[in-house]
Parts: sequence; structure tokens; C-alpha cells
Amino acid sequence: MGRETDVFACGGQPLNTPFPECLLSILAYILNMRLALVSPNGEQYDSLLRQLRDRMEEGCGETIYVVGMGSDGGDWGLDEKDMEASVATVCSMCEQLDSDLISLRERNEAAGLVRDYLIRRRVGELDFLEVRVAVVGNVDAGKSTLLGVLTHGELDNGRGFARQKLFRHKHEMESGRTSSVGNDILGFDQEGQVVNKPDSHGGSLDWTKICEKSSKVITFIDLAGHEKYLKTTVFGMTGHLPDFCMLMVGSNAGIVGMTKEHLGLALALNVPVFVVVTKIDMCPANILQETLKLLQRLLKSPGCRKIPVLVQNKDDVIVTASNFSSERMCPIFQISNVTGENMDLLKMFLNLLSSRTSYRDDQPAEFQIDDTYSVPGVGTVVSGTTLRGLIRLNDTMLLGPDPLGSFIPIAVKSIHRKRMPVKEVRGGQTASFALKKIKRSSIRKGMVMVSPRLCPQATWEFEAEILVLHHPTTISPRYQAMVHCGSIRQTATILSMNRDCLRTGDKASVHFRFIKTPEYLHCDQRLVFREGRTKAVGTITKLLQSTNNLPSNSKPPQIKMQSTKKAPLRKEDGTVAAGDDAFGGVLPSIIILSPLQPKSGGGGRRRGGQRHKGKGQNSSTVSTAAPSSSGLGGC
Ligand SMILES: Nc1nc2c(ncn2[C@@H]2O[C@H](COP(=O)(O)OP(=O)(O)OP(=O)(O)O)[C@@H](O)[C@H]2O)c(=O)[nH]1
Repeated sequence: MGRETDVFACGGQPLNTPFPECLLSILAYILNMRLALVSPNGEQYDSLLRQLRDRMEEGCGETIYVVGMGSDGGDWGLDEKDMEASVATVCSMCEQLDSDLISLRERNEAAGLVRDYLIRRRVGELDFLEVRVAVVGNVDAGKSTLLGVLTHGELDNGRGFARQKLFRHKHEMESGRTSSVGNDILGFDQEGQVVNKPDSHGGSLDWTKICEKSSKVITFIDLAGHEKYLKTTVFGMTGHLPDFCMLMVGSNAGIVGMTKEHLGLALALNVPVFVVVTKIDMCPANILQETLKLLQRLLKSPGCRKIPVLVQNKDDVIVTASNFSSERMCPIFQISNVTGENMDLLKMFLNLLSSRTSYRDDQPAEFQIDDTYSVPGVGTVVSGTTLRGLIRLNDTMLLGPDPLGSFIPIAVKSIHRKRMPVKEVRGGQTASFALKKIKRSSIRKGMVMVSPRLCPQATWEFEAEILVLHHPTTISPRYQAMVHCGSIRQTATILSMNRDCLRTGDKASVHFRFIKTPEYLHCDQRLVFREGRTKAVGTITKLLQSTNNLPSNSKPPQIKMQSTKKAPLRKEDGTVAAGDDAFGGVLPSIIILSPLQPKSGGGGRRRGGQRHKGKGQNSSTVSTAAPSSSGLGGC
């Protein structure tokens, strides 16, 4: 999903012709392109516009555009007059694409001026671009503190002042440790200024106001640093689908504890990582240098193969942000939460990051559920991430799989994004839907809501190529461990593999079977397989056991309203929710989603009818559920 530095022109010619010819074509190219942007003819203009549109699509609504640079990355520069003319062309293209042109910097190169612009799609009041950043790092690296400083705009005192605003549980307040997956948002307006303004009483944030004023919202997924919460951290990294990972390192403590573990997890899941070194205000210079040296060595090591870049100024921010998601570049920021040093560079970088999730509306919609809530007056609410496609109000989706592998039709009556009611939600965006007349207990993390066009199937067994990162002894068939895949978190058994046993560092093709329920899977999905100190990562290569439950017009298995009148907003694990989109702020007075009711004549609420249907499904599930060595369908 590259946003390589743009050229001042469009198109491109192969530049691998023999030298003199190549030189000539380069010169012709530059001349053409120079003319193209300075005073394009109709054809050139259309071509430029097409190129820009493609780049915007690739960057999910934004791109960095460099005016005055050659297509081969050389700085060519323009004189004042040509620069003005070129910028006028770019402005006109931005108008065509309903986008804003935001100046980032101007450089005076040997041959003239070069300017960098951010081009960002204009958004309505109820819309904003969204980027998710997972925040990981060892205990006390300053994760919660940095998020407190960024989102509340007040510096820390070095004794836990800023993080107090983020803790969600009493025990977190007391111990100073994050234990759950938290969500915090940071909004940027069109000019790249932070819009977060805590209110005067209590300093809490009004998410709706932030979203209304923002053209881009960064959602931080604040993950626990302590080893005992690793399961939650792995879930945050897989289930919350981060676009990027912010690895925090305390400059005085260095690379300790879970730092390598978290970095390994991000790399295994192919999530681009940037590093924030904190506490530079209290760290002696030699210790800071030592930490940076070790960090760079770790990032360059064969296991990581990254190119570390110490970010010192705005130029470094623009270069690293432009090349971040597509390249191996790993920016390193050095900041202080107490003095605020280099905080502006980090904010600028965050504002320039673009989502990595597909933005195309024409794909069939898929939404993965990562949490469920009971909201008084509303009922069951599910929150999660739209993986692809577009979900609109009143669309009919299929919710599942249930333990029998079935999917039930659900009509979308209303949607919330960041606690704000909206009319649609698209690929890459988190959202929540309230479900009418469905028990919260019948929905679990890992379920999906998908377009009926997909004819979804649930899978009991699958094959994956895995790499064992660590295991104290050997792994052999019948070994069981937790599989994390998207928001799925379920124990699976190894039925067979193409080696006798697996040790640390081994790769193998492994046949898994879930132990409790079938799940909705895709080939090429990344997974983490772990139990205690055992860790393996891999990619799903084949779906073997799919239950054959095509959407039916059957009733939902249980349509009894849960009494939530006086219940507080509770999560699956019983804790009080501080959810991302979970209607946690202003409770809507309308019910948002409801399963489609069966046509009359089917016995309405008669449980017998449901049981009968269930039995039928059950028998089909049982017949397909028996482990078999033959694959029922690849991908
Ligand atoms: N002097 C100084 N202190 C800091 C800085 N950042 C954080 N701290 C302090 O470091 C301590 C730990 O910070 P936290 O934000 O709780 O660390 P954490 O990484 O979130 O820890 P867990 O939630 O347990 O994973 C707090 O007392 C902060 O006040 C900094 O830049 N400078």
C-alpha cells in the first residue's frame, strides 16, 4: 500500500533501455511531464487525474504528492512561475476529486523548488478517515501515559498523572497497570491540528465532538505490557486489526521483558511497526545512546530485516510517513511525556499515516465481531471492524456462525462509529451495531456479519503453514493450543502434520481442528498459535471441514429479549465496558439491528420448531464434523 513520493507528473515510461536511448527518453519524459503539470493538454490532464485517483484509493482517501520531483526520485525542482502553474494544476485536480491540498513543506533544491503536499479526501460532518494503531511495549514503557498526553493534551508529571485519565478498572488505578484492551481516539482537523479538547469537569473526552471536527481519527488500541495479560495483548493485535503498531520502549530500561515478544508478534502479523522511545527527560545520554544502538541492532537483525530511521525533524517525518507502509522502514521517535519534547513530530507522523485496509465499496461486506455488550434500553450490541465492503442502514447481513455453523439473517437498522450514529460504514472502519431480540450470550467474539452474497460457510478444520517461534520440547499430533485469528480465539487440536514433531524454529504444514465451534475463516489469514510459553505463527492455506449451512429463512435460534433494563454496560468477561463504539457514550433510543423475523406460518416463537430446525442442522454438522483426512474444499 505504497505512497512513494509522487512525481510532478503522470504516467511513466520503462527506463531500462540502453544508456543513450534511456537518457534521451528520460529527458523527453521530464520535458513532457514538466509541460504536463505546468500546462497540461486534455489528455495529459486526464492521465494525471487518473493517476492521482488511483493513489488516493490506494491510500484510503489520501496521498502525499511531491511537486517538482522527477519520477526516478531525483530532485529536479521548478522555478517560481512553473511551480505556481503546477500547483494550480494540482489544485484543480483536487477539486475534481473533492479533496483538499495541504502544504507540508517546501525545499529549495539545486535546480529549483520542490514542494510536498498532503492530498486528503474531504469528509462530511459525520465522516472521517480512520487509522488504528496498536500500542505495545513492556510494563512502564509509558504507553498509557503517552496516550493520556496525546489525547488529553496535558503533559505528565512523571508519577502517573496522565495515565489516570485512561484507566478503566479500579485495579488498574491502584496498580498503575493496563489489563484490558482500551481504545482512545485522537482527532486531526484538515490542517493537521489535534481537535481533542477535554471538558472542564473531569477532563473526559466527547468522542462525538472529536469525530465531527476531525478529518482523520487515530484509534489507539492500548494493550497491556505485563506478561500475565499477554493473551489480551495477542487478541488486541489480531482481533482489533491494527493498521500499524507503535512499540514503546523506556529509554532508561531499554529492550526488556515483553519488548521483543511484542515486536515479534507485530512482525508475524505483518503489521508495520514504528518505535517510540520515552522518558528521554530522565535518561542519561549514554544510556539513551545504548538503548538506541541495541534497538537499531535488533531491528536490523535477520529476524526483523527493518531499516531503522531516527526521526529528528519534519523532513524525516515526511520521508518516513511516505514510505512507511510499503517499505521496510522503521521510524524511531525519541520523546518525553513530561517535557513534551518531539511530541509535535510524533503527532505530525500520526496525521500522515493512512489506513491499510481495502477501501473499495464494491466488495461484499464482512464485519468481524470483537466484543459484545448489553446496553440498557438498547439490548445486545456488537462492536468490531468492517474488513471490506460497505454496510448501509437497512442492509441485510448474515450473522454467524453459531455452534452449529449456521448464519442467521439480520437487518441493519442503525450504526454507530465512535459512539456517533452514522448511515454507513466501510472497509477499515470500526463500528457497532445493536441487535434486537437476540441474546448476548448467543453471540461471541469471532463471529462475523457478512453479505449474503458470500454464502458464508463455517469451518471446523483447516490447514496452515506454521513456524514455531518457541516451544520448550516438541509439538506432535493431538497437541492443543489457542488459535488467534482475526477476532477468533479458540483452542484447536493438531490432527496431523507433515513432520513427526516440531521444535523451535521448525516450519510445517499442520492440520488443525477447533474443539468447540466451527469458525468463519479465509485462506491467507494470519494466525497465532500459543499456549503458555509455546508460540507459533502461520497462514491458513486450506479450509478442510466446512459445515454446509447456507442461509436459510429459518428463525434465529433464540429470540427472547434479554432484560437489560437496569444492567450497566457489561462486556463478555463481566467487566464494565469502556468500548470503542459500543453505544457507551450517548445511548440511542432506537434499536439498531434486528434479526429478520420468519414469515408467518412457521410457528412464530414455538421452541419446538426451532429445535426441529436445530436438529436438522445438528445432524448435518455432526456428519461433516467427523475428522476426515480428505479435504472437502481448498481455496
Ligand atoms: N519522566 C518521565 N516519566 C514518564 C514518561 N512516560 C511515562 N512516565 C512515567 O512512567 C510510569 C509508567 O508509565 P505507564 O504509562 O503507566 O506505563 P505503561 O507502559 O502504560 O505500563 P502498563 O500499563 O503496565 O503496561 C508512570 O509513572 C509515568 O508517569 C516520560 O516520558 N518521562
